[in-house]
Amino acid sequence: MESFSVVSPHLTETATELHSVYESHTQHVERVDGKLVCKPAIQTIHFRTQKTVPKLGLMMIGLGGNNGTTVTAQILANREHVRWETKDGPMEANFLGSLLQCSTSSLGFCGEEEVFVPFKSLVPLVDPTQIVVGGWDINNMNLADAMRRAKVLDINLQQQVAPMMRHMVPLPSVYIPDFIASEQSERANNTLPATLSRWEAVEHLRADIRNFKTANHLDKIVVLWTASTERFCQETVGVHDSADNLLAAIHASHAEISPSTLFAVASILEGCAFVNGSPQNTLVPGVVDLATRHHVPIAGSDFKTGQTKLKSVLVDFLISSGIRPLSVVSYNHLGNNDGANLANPRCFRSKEISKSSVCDDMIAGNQVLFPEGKKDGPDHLVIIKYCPAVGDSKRAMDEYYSEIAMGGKNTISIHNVCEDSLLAAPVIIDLACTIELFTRIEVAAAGAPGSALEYQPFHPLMGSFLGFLLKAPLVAPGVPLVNSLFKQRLCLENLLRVLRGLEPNTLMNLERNVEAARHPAVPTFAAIHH
Ligand SMILES: NC(=O)c1ccc[n+]([C@@H]2O[C@H](COP(=O)([O-])OP(=O)(O)OC[C@H]3O[C@@H](n4cnc5c(N)ncnc54)[C@H](O)[C@@H]3O)[C@@H](O)[C@H]2O)c1
Ligand SMILES: O=P([O-])([O-])O[C@@H]1[C@@H](O)[C@H](O)[C@@H](O)[C@H](O)[C@@H]1O
Repeated sequence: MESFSVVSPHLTETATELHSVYESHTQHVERVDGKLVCKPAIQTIHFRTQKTVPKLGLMMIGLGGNNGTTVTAQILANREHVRWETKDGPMEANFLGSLLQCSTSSLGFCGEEEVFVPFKSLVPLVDPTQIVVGGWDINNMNLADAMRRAKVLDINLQQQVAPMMRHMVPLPSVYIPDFIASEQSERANNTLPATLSRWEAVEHLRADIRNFKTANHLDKIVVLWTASTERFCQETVGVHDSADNLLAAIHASHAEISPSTLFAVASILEGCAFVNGSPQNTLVPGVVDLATRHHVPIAGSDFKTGQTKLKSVLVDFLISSGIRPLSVVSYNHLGNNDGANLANPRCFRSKEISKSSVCDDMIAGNQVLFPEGKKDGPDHLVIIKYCPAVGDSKRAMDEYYSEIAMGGKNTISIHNVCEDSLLAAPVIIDLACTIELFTRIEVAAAGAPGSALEYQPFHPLMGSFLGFLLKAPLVAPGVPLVNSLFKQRLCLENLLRVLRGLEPNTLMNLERNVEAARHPAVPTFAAIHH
């Protein structure tokens, strides 16, 4: 597909930076004498984006798991242009399922032709085939054998990438049995000494990060949790509520500081962006406070991959159409180690919370259907069962039962076979590449005429741009949380467009509709049915 340049007064491009200016037009809403009054709110915002793409390392916690091995194999197979025989004929490595790598954005019209460009071409992004992968696991199996254990990828593909993975052995990790299912202890042969204090563990992980960066001549590292789902930690004032209290609690080896929070703290202290791909409450307020202090972006929680991704479309379709969902029942069974871990009630509860929150914004946004908000909302059930027979090929069955016009009912039943790790791997790669971009962006709100611009990084919680990739995105204070999938996609797309000096996509195509109004023409038969 063609490359493009932007010639605009809104964009100044140097060899190393994109400087774009965006005039944000929204409205300010007030209640005056019980009435809503809207007034224009215009703010000029300046963006400064570093164009230089770093040599990026991705250190995954849970490297030896289904997701970790699949991401590693996908990156290597794409880098080496691996092709393999399948029963359906030859297959070649790809990044299908990646928003950045496999979707597009409309630039506008060249005459009558609407021009689309790859999403990834909007701004400079890391090439995922160049990502250097490493990380930790409580199990010491090399990645070639762990990939075989995962039973995710075709064996012919495995045979080609295994030689590139056999030398990769996860680093020993922090293992606190109380936070995950007890059965996981059977894997735990690659753990840091239990005699280490929690602070000594943090320092050990920090050294791991520094060593990985040095050994691979990296410019940056993203640390990403794709290890087993933990139970929620018991958040406590004086322990988890501020950076100083959290650091003090770690020094005191407080029992309610989880392994995932230790990894988040180690990453932030090493200046590395951190992503929580599981549903537990890793990113406690103390972690957010620390990330703010160190200007390090963090993201979470819980990759949005299959059943929940579809739910954030279907519930949006129903509610946006003025149809009232009465019940949303999401059942699935899966047979991988994640499923085994989620059989533990406390770990399942973490997942139930994240999977159950995905309709909240859509319900809150429609008081016509739900005058009392969530209280009026649909019955929402989440059921997950462990069934070894199906392995990573999760079977999701959903029923959407809704009220339609004049007392009618509508039932939508879905049977969705999700190859869980093949859906998660491209999402993980998108999260790594997107949060790396966020480390290169600074923003400034124009002040008084002639005053100097004060550029600063975004708030570390960029979840308002990551809802397409996460089930329960954590957002900066005061920023709305949006789960509706295509609102989230447009939100991220428009951010990247504005960074490049392009206009956000309003989807209205007003100019062309006005032109059509000014010069009404009878469309050709072909045009009607194009
Ligand atoms: N579609 C998806 O696969 C999907 C979607 C959303 C979230 N997730 C979450 O991603 C995580 C990984 O999923 P998976 O299918 O790869 O699971 P998995 O069980 O195959 O892999 C998890 C790995 O983490 C390791 N581990 C456990 N505790 C650890 C610790 N303290 N430090 C380092 N390693 C540790 C385990 O040994 C295992 O190898 C799970 O929490 C799951 O809920 C998965
Ligand atoms: O497909 P999705 O709902 O986004 O996410 C998946 C859940 O459906 C599944 O139950 C769970 O085991 C996986 O870890 C993942 O969370």
